Amino acid sequence: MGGQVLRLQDVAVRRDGAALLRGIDWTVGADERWVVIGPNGAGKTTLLQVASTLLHPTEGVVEVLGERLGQTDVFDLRPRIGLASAALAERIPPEEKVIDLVLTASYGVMGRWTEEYDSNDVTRAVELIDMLGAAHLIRRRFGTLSEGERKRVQIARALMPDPEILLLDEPAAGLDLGGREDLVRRLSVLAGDFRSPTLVLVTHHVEEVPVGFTHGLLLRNGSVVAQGPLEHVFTADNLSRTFGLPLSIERTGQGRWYARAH
Ligand SMILES: Nc1ncnc2c1ncn2[C@@H]1O[C@H](COP(=O)(O)OP(=O)(O)OP(=O)(O)O)[C@@H](O)[C@H]1O
Repeated sequence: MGGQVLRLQDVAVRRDGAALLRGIDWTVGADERWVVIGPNGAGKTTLLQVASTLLHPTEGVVEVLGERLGQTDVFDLRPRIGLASAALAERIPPEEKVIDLVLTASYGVMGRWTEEYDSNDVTRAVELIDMLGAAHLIRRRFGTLSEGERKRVQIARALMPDPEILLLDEPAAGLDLGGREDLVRRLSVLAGDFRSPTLVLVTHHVEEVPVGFTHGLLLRNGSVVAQGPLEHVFTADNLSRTFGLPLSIERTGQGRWYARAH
C-alpha cells in the first residue's frame, strides 16, 4: 500500500485569541508509523483532532485519506479513521460489555440495542480483543476494568471497522510499568504487521515509542520543532528544544528509546 494518508499544509488552529497550532506542514504516508511527542499543552491532542476530522483548522489545508476537509462529507470519512483517546473513553457507558463495545464499532455506535451481528463480525471482535490481550475480559463491563484494560479494549474497538489510519492519543497514560510495557509490545506487533493501518501515536515519553515506529513529529507551543525519520529527529538537541531543558537520549539494541535530563 502506498500514497499519502494525511497531508496538512500551513495549518493553524486558534481559539479565544490563543494559537493552539501554527504553520503545521505534515505529510503521513500509508506505510509509516508516526509518534507525535511534546510537553503538556504543546498542541498534540489538537493536532489529532484535526487529523481525525473532529476539528476544522482556522487556516490551512487538511487532506485526510485523499479527501480535503471542507470539500467532503466528514461523516463518510470518519468510519475510515480509528481513534482512541481519553475523551472518547469518558463517553463509554460503564455498563457496556467489552464484547458489545468492540462489536458496535462496526456500526459506528455505542451501546448495544437490537442489532443482529454477523458471525464474521463476532469472530473479528473476539480476535481483536485477544490480540490486545483482553480475551479474559470479554464478558466484563467496561466500568469494572482497570485503566490498562480499558486502553487495550479501546484500541480493539478502534480497530474493529478496519480503519485506514489509527490515531492513538496517549494510550499508555496512567498505566503502571508492566501495563505500559505490555501495551508497547502489542503496539510493536501492530506496527510490524503490513495489514495494519497507518499509525499515529501521541505521547509525552520517548520510552513509550514502540519498536517499529518509523517517524516522529516534535511539537512545542503549537509549532513543529522537528519531524522526519525517528533516527534523525530523536536527537538530544531536538528533544531539549522540545521540552525546554537539557536532555540526552539513547537507543537500546532492541530499538527502544530512553531520555533523561543532564
Ligand atoms: N478554547 C481554548 N482557548 C484557549 N486555549 C485553549 C483552548 N483549548 C485548548 N487550549 C490550549 O491549547 C493548548 C494545546 O492543547 P492540547 O490539548 O492540544 O495540548 P496537548 O499537547 O495535547 O497537551 P497534554 O499533553 O497536556 O494533553 C493548551 O495550552 C490548552 O490550554
